[in-house]
Amino acid sequence: MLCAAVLTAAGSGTRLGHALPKALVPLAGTPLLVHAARGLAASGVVDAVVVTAPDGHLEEVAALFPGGRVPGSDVPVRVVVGGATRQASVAAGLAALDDVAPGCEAVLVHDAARCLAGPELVRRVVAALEAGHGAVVPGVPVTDTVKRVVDLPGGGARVVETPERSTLRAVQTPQGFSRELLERAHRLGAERADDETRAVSDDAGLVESLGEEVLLVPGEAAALKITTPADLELAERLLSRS
Ligand SMILES: Nc1ccn([C@@H]2O[C@H](COP(=O)(O)OP(=O)(O)OP(=O)(O)O)[C@@H](O)[C@H]2O)c(=O)n1
Ligand SMILES: C[C@](O)(CO)[C@H](O)COP(=O)(O)O
Repeated sequence: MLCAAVLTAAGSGTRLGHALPKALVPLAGTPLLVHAARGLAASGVVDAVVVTAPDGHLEEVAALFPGGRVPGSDVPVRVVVGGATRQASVAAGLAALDDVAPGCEAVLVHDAARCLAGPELVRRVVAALEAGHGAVVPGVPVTDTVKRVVDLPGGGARVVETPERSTLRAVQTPQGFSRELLERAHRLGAERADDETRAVSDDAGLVESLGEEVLLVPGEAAALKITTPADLELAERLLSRS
């Protein structure tokens, strides 16, 4: 089964507050995006990668992949400009799949922000696709008690519900899909893609809205998302221990 990955890297990283777009921020001297691409390539089950670059940074991002390959591998890379939301960026990546992996049947969607996701996690997701599942997300149990709330007009919020914690999972990337299903989900959800208030925060959400089944497989602590400076410090520590 030919499998390509869309690696989202077009975000600005507002919450990280760095001068560079988040995917270009160095972790132990190497941009987050390159760590993430290496993790995909090291799995041995990803045949090609499409990277979504921040607008205005196309050439800078392409230069991170000399010869159009993930460094240290033969995996080809195509770089495209991302969109205004993550959903729009993934759609832009999907539109370029045939440039680098014509006829691929399976697609992973991965965040450069989850730069330390390991090869075993990638293989676990792809194995579930090979076993016939159309949509696969990795997830980890939630340790906090989570409340559903509604905002109050004067500020603050009112608790509406406490979902049973054992039924909750915090989901990660890479998420895996049959290409046909993911492209259909993005086509049908396209009118939300450019509106940050309506765009979905993950691709499985679009597939769920079609009423299709999404399989959950175990995630891993290393696949944390770099969102704030504290996450970056944690990732530095994790990397120095590995
Ligand atoms: N328009 C966008 C927004 C996000 N992303 C990517 O989606 C992933 C998850 O997004 P997030 O962690 O929220 O990144 P940012 O949007 O950059 O962060 P912030 O919300 O703090 O600005 C990241 O790899 C990011 O580069 C993208 O490709 N295109
Ligand atoms: C796709 C994702 O990483 C799964 O947890 C997450 O939803 C991305 O969300 P963000 O708001 O774009 O960081």
